[in-house]
Amino acid sequence: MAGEVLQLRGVGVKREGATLLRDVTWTVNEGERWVIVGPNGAGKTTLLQVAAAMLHPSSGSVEILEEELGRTDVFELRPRIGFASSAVAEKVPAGETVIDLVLTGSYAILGRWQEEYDTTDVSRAVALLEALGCSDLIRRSFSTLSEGERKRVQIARALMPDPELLLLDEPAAGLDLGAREDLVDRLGRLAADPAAPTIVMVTHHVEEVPEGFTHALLLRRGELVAQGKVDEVFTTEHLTAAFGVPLGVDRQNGRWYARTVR
Ligand SMILES: Nc1ncnc2c1ncn2[C@@H]1O[C@H](COP(=O)(O)OP(=O)(O)OP(=O)(O)O)[C@@H](O)[C@H]1O
Repeated sequence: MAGEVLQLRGVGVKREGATLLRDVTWTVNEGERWVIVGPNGAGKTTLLQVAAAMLHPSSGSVEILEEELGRTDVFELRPRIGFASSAVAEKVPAGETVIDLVLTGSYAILGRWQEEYDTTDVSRAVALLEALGCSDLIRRSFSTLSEGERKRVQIARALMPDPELLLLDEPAAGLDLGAREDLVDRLGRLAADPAAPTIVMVTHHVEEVPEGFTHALLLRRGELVAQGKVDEVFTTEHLTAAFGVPLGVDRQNGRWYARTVR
């Protein structure tokens, strides 16, 4: 597949009288690595849910992997998308083992029932867990894992169906500094892999943007502040507008840093 992986035109989302997104027009092309950044309540998760075919917009049009939302079977579309978010993690059935959680990612379902998995599936799940440094967790119950371990297992699960689009909602949230740096490093390696899917990641912090991410979209109060190449978007002007505080921004060795300036 070549070309556009996501195409949103004039997308708005309203819930219970509140406007969560307003007039978002956004294109993601194959192979790009995007980060969505903005303050609390900006609409980042809402936008990612639209991109994951989990939420239908109130207005505008959405094409995901060349399928138009509203005219396609989302149950066929969702396994083509890897989606890791705390909203998914919260729904993991009690007692679900790590290996089963990753295997069920093949079908974008939660809770193993009567699906058949062959040895190729199991080998792939084990290889993904190994690549994310989780090989010792395979037989553990997901609910007993630390936050950092959960985040890495969720990414392995999201990669399980060999998705064309990988969506990560705040993958580093709640991690200590060492675990964050480990995860950012792994995501940087994934971003550098030409065989990896197109990636869109949500974060509050420019410090969590891995090396190799190519594009950024800034949101504030449901509206676009800026979008485009990451070094054109992460400017003092744009970040200050997005977060509503005067921010200085710096880049060192491919990573970004922001702080308030007075
Ligand atoms: N069902 C709903 N009804 C009304 N408002 C909602 C509903 N769901 C979400 N919101 C509001 O929409 C806004 C955007 O929420 P969203 O979770 O997309 O933001 P976010 O940028 O991901 O925030 P955070 O960084 O805090 O996770 C928030 O102000 C939230 O309170």
